[in-house]
Amino acid sequence: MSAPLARHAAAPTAQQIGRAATLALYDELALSPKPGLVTLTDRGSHTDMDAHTFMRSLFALRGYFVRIAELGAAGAPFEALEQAGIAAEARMLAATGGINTHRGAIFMLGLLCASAGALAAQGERPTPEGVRAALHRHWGDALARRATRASTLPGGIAARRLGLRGASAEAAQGFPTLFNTAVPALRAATARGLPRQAAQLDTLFAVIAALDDSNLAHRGGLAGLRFAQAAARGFLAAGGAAQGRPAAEAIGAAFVRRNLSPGGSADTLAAACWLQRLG
Ligand SMILES: CC(C)(COP(=O)(O)OP(=O)(O)OC[C@H]1O[C@@H](n2cnc3c(N)ncnc32)[C@H](O[C@H]2O[C@H](COP(=O)(O)OP(=O)(O)OP(=O)(O)O)[C@@H](O)[C@H]2O)[C@@H]1O)[C@@H](O)C(=O)NCCC(=O)NCCS
Ligand SMILES: Nc1ncnc2[nH]cnc12
Repeated sequence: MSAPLARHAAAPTAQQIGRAATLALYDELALSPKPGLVTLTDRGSHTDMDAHTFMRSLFALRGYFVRIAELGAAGAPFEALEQAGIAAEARMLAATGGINTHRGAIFMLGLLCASAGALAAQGERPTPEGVRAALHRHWGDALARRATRASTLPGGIAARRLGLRGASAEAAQGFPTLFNTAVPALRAATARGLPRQAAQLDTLFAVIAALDDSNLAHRGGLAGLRFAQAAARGFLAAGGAAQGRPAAEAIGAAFVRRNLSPGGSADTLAAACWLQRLG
């Protein structure tokens, strides 16, 4: 599952856009070590899920990412994307026995696949700049309206209470942490010649340092979020992935002691991997 897609000279099909999303979510799952998060061999801060749970979820979601790229290509209104996302969430929960593995990814990567589908329908390739502009052009107003609704999820509630930018607010602002932090970090690490997983790890830490991750806020309060962000900044300042596994593993152990899991950051890394695969 780890080979990058061949570079497409022409705009990708909905099938290729959706398949890249599934592969990017697998990239994120396979990255190891990864603080507090589930990997192929480690449950991080989670007692209710492991790699098998994530693989079942991924399998259940394959068709969704293709479908939402098709909806984007057809110029569907936001309500149609939302219905597809809600149905995908139900399939994820049925596949995992009620465990939330990919709710954030269904939302974020779903919107990004729809944007790439809209671009592809115009014969355009999904560059980060193009995807960002398409998202804003087609669904920006609806996302801004949607972000004013009160969340019923623990992360969204914590984000609102603490005045943070949770998933809905991040989307309404056009995913600034993805486009301003994750994409440049992954590009720079790749250009420096870092091996693929080392580049992804530095990108994940750059995202943790910058994102108001509502999972961290829900599990650890504001103190937990700030602890994770400071640890990520310290990891990068000390040389990042080039320090070797033990430095990342030590931060992982500190996250597990505090029950911290940066699920929103993991989704943002997956979105950057998806853009890289389609690039
Ligand atoms: C729009 C919704 C996604 C809800 O929005 P809301 O603003 O209420 O959401 P949040 O709670 O802030 O975040 C929802 C998930 O998004 C990820 N996330 C967190 N922070 C951010 C952020 N700042 N920016 C972007 N994304 C973020 C995160 O998902 C990941 O973590 C989950 C696993 O973590 P875990 O710790 O296990 O979480 P819990 O379930 O809370 O359990 P415990 O901690 O108690 O064990 C996993 O989902 C990852 O993906 C947040 O969880 C939305 O729900 C919605 O309306 N969906 C339907 C519509 C839709 O999908 N449409 C798509 C096309 S429009
Ligand atoms: N690998 C992972 N572990 C735990 N929560 C996540 N949310 C998204 N990816 C995750």
